[in-house]
Amino acid sequence: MRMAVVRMVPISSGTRNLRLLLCRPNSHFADSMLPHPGSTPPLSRQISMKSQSVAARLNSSGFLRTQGLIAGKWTDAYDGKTIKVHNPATGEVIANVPCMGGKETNDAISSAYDAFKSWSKVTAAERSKCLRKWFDLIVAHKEELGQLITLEQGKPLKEAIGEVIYGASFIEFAAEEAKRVYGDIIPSPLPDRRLFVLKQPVGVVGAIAPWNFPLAMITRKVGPALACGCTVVVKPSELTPLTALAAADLSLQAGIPPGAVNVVMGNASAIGDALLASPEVRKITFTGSTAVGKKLMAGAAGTVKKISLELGGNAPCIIFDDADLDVAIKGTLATKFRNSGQTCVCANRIIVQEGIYDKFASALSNAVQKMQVGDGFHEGVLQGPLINEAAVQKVESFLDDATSKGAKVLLGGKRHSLGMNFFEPTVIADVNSEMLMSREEVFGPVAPLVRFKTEEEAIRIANDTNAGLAAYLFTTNMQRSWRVSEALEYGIVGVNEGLVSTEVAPFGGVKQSGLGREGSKYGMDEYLEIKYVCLGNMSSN
Ligand SMILES: NC(=O)c1ccc[n+]([C@@H]2O[C@H](COP(=O)([O-])OP(=O)(O)OC[C@H]3O[C@@H](n4cnc5c(N)ncnc54)[C@H](O)[C@@H]3O)[C@@H](O)[C@H]2O)c1
Ligand SMILES: O=CCCC(=O)O
Repeated sequence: MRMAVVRMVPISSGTRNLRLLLCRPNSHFADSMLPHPGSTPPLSRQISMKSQSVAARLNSSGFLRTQGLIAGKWTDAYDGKTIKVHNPATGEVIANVPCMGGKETNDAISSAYDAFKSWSKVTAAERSKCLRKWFDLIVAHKEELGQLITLEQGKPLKEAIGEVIYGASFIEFAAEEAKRVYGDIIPSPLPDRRLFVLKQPVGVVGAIAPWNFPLAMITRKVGPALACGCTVVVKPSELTPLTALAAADLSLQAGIPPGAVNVVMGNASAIGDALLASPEVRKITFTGSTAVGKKLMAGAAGTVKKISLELGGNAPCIIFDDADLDVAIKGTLATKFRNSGQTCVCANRIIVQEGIYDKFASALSNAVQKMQVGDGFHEGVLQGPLINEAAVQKVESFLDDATSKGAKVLLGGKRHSLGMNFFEPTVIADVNSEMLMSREEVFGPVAPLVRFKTEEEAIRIANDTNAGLAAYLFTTNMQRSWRVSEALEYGIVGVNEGLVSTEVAPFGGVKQSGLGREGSKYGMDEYLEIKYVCLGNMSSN
């Protein structure tokens, strides 16, 4: 069985074929990525050479941007310091990007603040057109952006291009919603007054993003922020800044004015502190770990900023005895192994009813065994590397903890023979709530199976966590679908479906998985303030 490639949104039929960027080769492009002349190398070297030649092509076509963006100008760190961006599949350095801090961030904030004065006054129709152009450019360059994602994040190329389309969809949706930021007229309780509600952009937004979706987690913030009239200072993850920089370049080409989108990266806490301290930043939108989210929430209190947090999950995936086995296996594979298990909505605990447990465990192991692991540029690969050595060590330690407490590895369970950050897709049985992998996100290709007897027990196990992002259930019983969906303490529930993310639906969690929603019409509200205007001295006739 092949895992579904994540491709949530069809490519717009209106996509225009826009010219390839032809910019000067980049000075910060790492020389080690250039293909070396010589005779035919061994297979492992060929895989590496494939990445190298992709990087070289991206560099010569101007997609490998390696400077920050402040006020529309490509900028180095003021002290010249850089950090390395690695390819997680090969360990090679792809590029050196600026190691920016507080000073660069303050300049980016000032530039966003200046740009806000004009961008917030641009008509919604005009903002919509710019966003639509940005969407078109991203889709037109889905191959290059997908290649960048595979290079710096590791996911298989097809899945990476799927992320580009998914990421672009948030901009397209925001372009459409820009025209529908309606206010209200409230019937007045007094005859000489008229009451109005206006929705206005919140101001400068600090948008901090993780490495697991280098494009989509940024466009999901920047699209609606710009649509509402806000301007942004984006901080991508230092592990994956290249996709963000290329997308920001396309935003300039789309006519989004200089200063409306700024990108800084480097010293995360210095950048975060500058964003939090600035009274000009009126909103922080963050996707990442719960630990960092809590710090930002506390820091935002100093200047009472609006804040949205998309934090970690611990998704239960409940398989009832009455589930359609094929549907349950397909859905579980899709939610568990997307991005090699590195998504916040990946199933973290697969809770299986005792009547179907053995059959499910064996069918899942058979399916997982067929998934090809390797460099994301290699045809047929469905599982790329984990992001870095720390991620591999985390998965190993969770497995050690589980097996020392009685869990049994049915498949995989160790580093992959490919080395680097590759890990074998793993199925592990007899997992219980005492084990680390039940309490925290594994964030890797490990499917832990937990056994249960009754519906009440399944709900209790599923809700026994501080997280509340996504949950899944597989059943053919309609009443049970509703009953259990209502009982699950989660922001998102997939019933007989493992891939639930789309730009048209609200994405977000409850409990310690966060605050606010992204995507959909609800995601727009995060970037708007409500103003009540009371018009007095009106005629009562
Ligand atoms: N709920 C969601 O929508 C969602 C989506 C994707 C990822 N995630 C979560 O993100 C985590 C994985 O991503 P990660 O490892 O990049 O998370 P992370 O919290 O380590 O980093 C996220 C971002 O925050 C930055 N950061 C770190 N410390 C900071 C500080 N003191 N001030 C300001 N910024 C700081 C990082 O540089 C990065 O850009 C997982 O827990 C995953 O579940 C959640
Ligand atoms: O990792 C979290 C985001 C994944 C998604 O948007 O489906």
